[in-house]
Amino acid sequence: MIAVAQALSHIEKSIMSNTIIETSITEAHGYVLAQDVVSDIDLPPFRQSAMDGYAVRLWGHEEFVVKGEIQAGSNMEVSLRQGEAVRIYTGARVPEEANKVVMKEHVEVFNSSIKVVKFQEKTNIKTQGEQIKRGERVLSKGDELNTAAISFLAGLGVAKLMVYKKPSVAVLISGNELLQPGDPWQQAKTYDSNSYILKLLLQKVGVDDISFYYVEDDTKSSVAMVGDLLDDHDFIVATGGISVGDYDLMRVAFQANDVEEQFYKINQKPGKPIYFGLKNDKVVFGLPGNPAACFINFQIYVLPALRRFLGKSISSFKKGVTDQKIVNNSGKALFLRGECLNGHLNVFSNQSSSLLQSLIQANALIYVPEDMEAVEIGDEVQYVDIVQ
Ligand SMILES: Nc1nc2c(c(=O)[nH]1)N[C@H]1C(S)=C(S)[C@@H](COP(=O)(O)OP(=O)(O)OC[C@H]3O[C@@H](n4cnc5c(N)ncnc54)[C@H](O)[C@@H]3O)O[C@H]1N2
Ligand code: MOO
Repeated sequence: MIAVAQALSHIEKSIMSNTIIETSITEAHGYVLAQDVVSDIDLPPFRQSAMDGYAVRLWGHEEFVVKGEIQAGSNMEVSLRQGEAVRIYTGARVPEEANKVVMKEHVEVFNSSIKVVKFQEKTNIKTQGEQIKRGERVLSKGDELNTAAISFLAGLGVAKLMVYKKPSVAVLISGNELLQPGDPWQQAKTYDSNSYILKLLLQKVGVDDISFYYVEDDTKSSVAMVGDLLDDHDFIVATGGISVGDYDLMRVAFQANDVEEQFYKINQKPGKPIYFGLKNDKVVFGLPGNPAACFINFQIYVLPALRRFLGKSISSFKKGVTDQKIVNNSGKALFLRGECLNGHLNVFSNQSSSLLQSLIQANALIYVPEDMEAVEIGDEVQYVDIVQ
């Protein structure tokens, strides 16, 4: 049995994002860049009108003869002499000689001329390369491709990107006792909640290749199933069957498939039974079947592992002040469900490891190290934000 801090640092050291793939910008959302991106163009690529109105060359004139119009996207060359204007639209290329776009609201329109009726200071012309210049770095290796990043890159005409591969994840649910929601209730059976925990949290961290497998508590089928999953997936995240009962067969199945055990059991409550193993570059987690323990261990251990694989940074524990006295005479580290509001932590009363309900309102897991026997009201404690 190892300590929480050891387990976390072991995971961090043994997983990295080492597979780089090329992806099209249409598929790139949620990936992390494995390259710096440099702009091939100026943005805007030309002097651009910021308003609908009239491009003019102002030399103390108030009245202008209007020479046609320039729409957005039009490459029409218009040369403006003194006293001339051209009707122009937002986003259109401004003629070279023009030094101002007068908003249409600021002019009076006659048949073929206009009169400026309100003086405006602003030019309403975006200069070439105002946002970014050709050759400048737009984004760096390690940056996450969120919606704004993707749309900015699209605006620069970028079509392909080198990114860190996302893992293909197999979720393995074990237990003869399990029923699926919608199945008629049967005596002594248990509805499967953990596949929902795992599916939704995996999606939340940006994994989209998720497959679900169900296995009975039987050695032969568990060994064969794990063998198949190791062939086809980067991660196996199993739940249930990881404790010490005669029908807890996940560890046996991992061993039989030559997965190298990195640790088994962490000195913590809840979620002590947890397995972490590696087979070459394949990552294997065995999480406890008790739903809250499964949920909490996923947050504390599996999420950082996935973030490492994806090339994302791992968020460290935060610090807050507890509003309750906490007593810990278990000799184990505790992860307590609670709520963090403005840096103040309110620890919930029910902490049972089979109870998911107390996680519904929770946004923080308060960490009490194994050697901390008491935390007084107002003491500083560490916590982890819960991903919901
Ligand atoms: N002799 C000991 N027994 C147990 C120990 C121990 O140290 N010594 N540890 C306990 C702790 S702590 C936990 S946590 C559980 C973990 O058990 P397993 O991971 O082997 O899980 P199961 O036995 O398969 O199931 C436990 C519990 O959770 C329910 N379950 C399982 N899968 C699901 C699912 N997909 N959705 C909802 N609920 C699920 C299952 O029906 C059981 O009630 O071991 C203790 N035992
Ligand atoms: O690891 Mo268990 O979660 O305490 O029931």
